[in-house]
This record gives sequence, C-alpha cells and structure tokens, in this order.
Amino acid sequence: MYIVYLIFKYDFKNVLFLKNLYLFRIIMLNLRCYYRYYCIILLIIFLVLCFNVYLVLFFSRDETSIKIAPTVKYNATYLAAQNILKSLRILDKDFELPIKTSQSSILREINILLSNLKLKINGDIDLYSSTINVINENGLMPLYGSPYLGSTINLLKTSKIIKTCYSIKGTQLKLLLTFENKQEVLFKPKWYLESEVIHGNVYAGKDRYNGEILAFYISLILGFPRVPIVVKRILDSTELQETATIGLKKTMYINSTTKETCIYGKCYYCKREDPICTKSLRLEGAAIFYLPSFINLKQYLHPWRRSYKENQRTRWETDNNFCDYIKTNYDLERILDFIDIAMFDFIIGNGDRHLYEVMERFNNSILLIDNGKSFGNPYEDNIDILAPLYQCCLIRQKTWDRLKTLKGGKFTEILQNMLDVHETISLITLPHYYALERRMKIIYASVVMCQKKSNESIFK
Ligand SMILES: Nc1ncnc2c1ncn2[C@@H]1O[C@H](COP(=O)(O)OP(=O)(O)OP(=O)(O)O)[C@@H](O)[C@H]1O
Ligand SMILES: [Mn+2]
Repeated sequence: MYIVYLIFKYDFKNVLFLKNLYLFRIIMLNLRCYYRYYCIILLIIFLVLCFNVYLVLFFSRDETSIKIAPTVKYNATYLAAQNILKSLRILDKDFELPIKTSQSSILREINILLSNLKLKINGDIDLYSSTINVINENGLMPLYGSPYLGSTINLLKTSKIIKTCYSIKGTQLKLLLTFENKQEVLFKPKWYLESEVIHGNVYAGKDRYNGEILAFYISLILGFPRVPIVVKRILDSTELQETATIGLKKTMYINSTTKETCIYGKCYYCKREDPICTKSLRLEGAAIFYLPSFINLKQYLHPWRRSYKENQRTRWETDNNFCDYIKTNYDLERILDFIDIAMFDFIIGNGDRHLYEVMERFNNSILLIDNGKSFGNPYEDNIDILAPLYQCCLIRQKTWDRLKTLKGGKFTEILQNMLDVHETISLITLPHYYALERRMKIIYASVVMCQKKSNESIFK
C-alpha cells in the first residue's frame, strides 16, 4: 500500500528504493501519465486479490487440510463425511479451550495415572502377578492405573530374555520372548522410521511398532484400559543368537557384508527375501505383555470390517441403515464398545480392526489387541473408521465426558507427559501430534452432528 501511495505522489525516487524492482521501474517511467492510473488500479485489484487468497489460506489452514481417503467417495459414508466436515467448520470455539485440572475429576484421575506410571515398587513383589491380578471386566487395569504400572513397564524393558522363538499367531512377523520367570511378551519389530509416511489404502504396509506403544498410552488417556502393556525394547544380536530356538534359527542368518543378524520368521506374510535385520547390531521393536491363558481370549469378526478387496464393498460401506441390522444382532453394550473402539481407531489411524477380541473369563469384555496398523499417515483422516459412531449415532456418556475433558490441547499434552516417563518423544513426530488433535475435533464434530439430527438423546 505504501508503494501505491508513493506512485500516486509521483515520488518515484522513494518507490524505487526497492532496487530489485528494475522491471517495474522501467515500465513505470515509460508509461504515459494516463496509463499510470490504469496500472495503479490493476495493482490495487491484484493486491486485494492476494490479500483474499491469504485470508482464505490462513483461516482454513487446519480443517481444510484434512484429506479424506479416496475410497470414501464411492460409498455410503461419503455424505456422512461431508456432513461431519460441515459440522467441523461451525464447531463451537469452546471445543478449543482447555479445562483446568482443578475443575475436572477426570483430569485429577489422569494425574494419579501419571504418578503410577513412575517407578514406585522396588521390593521383591511379583510384578507380573500383580499386573494380572488387577484384570477384571472393566479392563486390564483401573482407569488411574495401578501402583505396579511403572515398575512393570521398567521390568518389561529390562528383564533378561531366556528364549526367543517366532510366534505363529496372526499373519505378520512376530517374536515370542520368554523371561526368566516364564512371563512371555510378543515382540513386533520396527520396520519403518517413525517419520515415514505410509501411503496407499488404510491398512497398507506392515505393523508400526511405535503405533503399538502409542496406542497403549492413548487407550489409557481415553479411558479404555484395554490394551496390554506395551514398551519399546531393544534386542541386541548376541542376545538374539544366544536365545533363539532351533526353529527360529532356521529362519535367521547373518548378512555377510553388513554382519547384521536377519530374521524372516514363519508366518503368512513371512518371506526369506523380506527379513527384518538388526541395525548396528540392535533390533528395536514393541514388546507386548502376553496375557495369561486363563482369561480365555476369543476372537470374533468385527461387523464393520473391510472387504480387503479393492473393488468389493461390504454392507456397512453401502447401506446407510447398517446400524439397524447391528441393533438386531448385538446388545447395546457391545454396540457402545464398537463405537468406543471406532473413536480410538480413528484417532490412532487404524483402519484394520477386522477382528475384535474378548476375555471370556471376564464376562466377554472387549480388548484392544493388535494396534499395529496405526500412525501410518498423519496427513490423511479416514473418516469411515468412525462409521459405527455416525451410523448408530450413540456414544457412552462417560466416553463423551472424557473426550470433552481432553479438549484444547490437553490430550496431546498428557500424552507427551506420559511418554516422557518411560519412552522418548522420538516415538511420535509433530505431524502425528497435530493429527491427534485434529481427529479429536472431527469426533466432537461428529457427535455434535449426531446430536442435531437425533430426536432422542444419543448419550448412553
Ligand atoms: N498381548 C497378547 N496377549 C495374548 N494374546 C495375544 C496378545 N497379542 C496378540 N495375541 C494373540 O495373537 C493374535 C495375533 O496377534 P496380532 O493380531 O497382533 O497379529 P497380526 O499379525 O497383526 O494378526 P492379523 O494378521 O490378524 O492382523 C491375536 O489375535 C491374539 O489372539
Ligand atoms: Mn494385524
């Protein structure tokens, strides 16, 4: 605007203090007086347009940066996704304001959880039995954790391994480690850097070890203590060589040029030409507390599972009234479980919940096992993971109360504080932090949308 003002004043000396505007200077000096006015008007129009474009980009930088997965466009969830985004654009600004800890019993409870994450028990108490003893139908531990939590996490990171074999469960490469006291852990190796973006469909790629660890902490924050304890663990190649069973050794070799130990294991997707190898003689991964057999884990097909075939749609993808069918086949509590899980999966970006697992021993209460297909792409939000929520338009009151408590950045602030205790911040990159907050807002918008369109209360 200052330049325009100077031109009006014919004060070219001052205008041309911008030495690099040579072209502009030549044009202006060669223009006749009446052309100058056209030029000035055009310049003003141009500046106003630039300012408008800047305003649009500035105000839409958060929400419109959401990329909806292309598959959504061809199915019944397309309309729902559009409505959710519409609801997001007019979401009450109150959802951006954090709540003070002193004003919320949920935040105070999370503070107790945080303190329980720290090391507390140093005596010779059997931490693994203590971890098992707190399991009941409300989950794998109380919402505030257990006083043994921090010490158990520490033990899982440091216990001496006496046996390493491959696990035949599931379809991806996994190791089963046994500690001296016979406690077992599942080990999912690190295939990708934390910063790697997984492209393709929502279930593309291999398991993300960091996704398993982050899912454990996020489940605690969201009030679903249903993920077995997961820690980052580093195995060294000597340890691997010394503890490997004969069976595992048959699928292991040392790369003659790099001297790194490579393992290809035995599983549906395991291939000799696609092994996992140590890096600088270390193998990083997620160590998952193996649940005792007495809980009687049972697997069922998830009703909102995908077809896993490019051109084949499942019923929930094409039928807007799919929830009516669900309501006749599942009781309300189970439907509310599916909705809790959908929100959890949407937040972590897991679109691969093809099975759900329950503890038969504890009233068939649901667990959140296998969260490895999460944290793949922080730039894409797969709104169709939320289908159970927006197709049924129901949510547990206590889940909604907790989600609202985590607004205004509290969610990722708590996550960061939790990771600081036993893990490093390097487990999660900044774009993923932004994705977590953005997806939380999409959930608020979905619930608000449901509230507006339902005649009865959606809170159960
Ligand atoms: N912590 C655990 N405690 C007990 N059993 C477990 C645990 N984690 C996994 N399992 C069992 O192992 C099975 C396979 O684990 P997981 O689903 O993580 O592997 P996966 O290779 O990703 O399988 P899929 O190909 O089905 O996705 C589970 O379905 C469950 O029955
Ligand atoms: Mn899996």
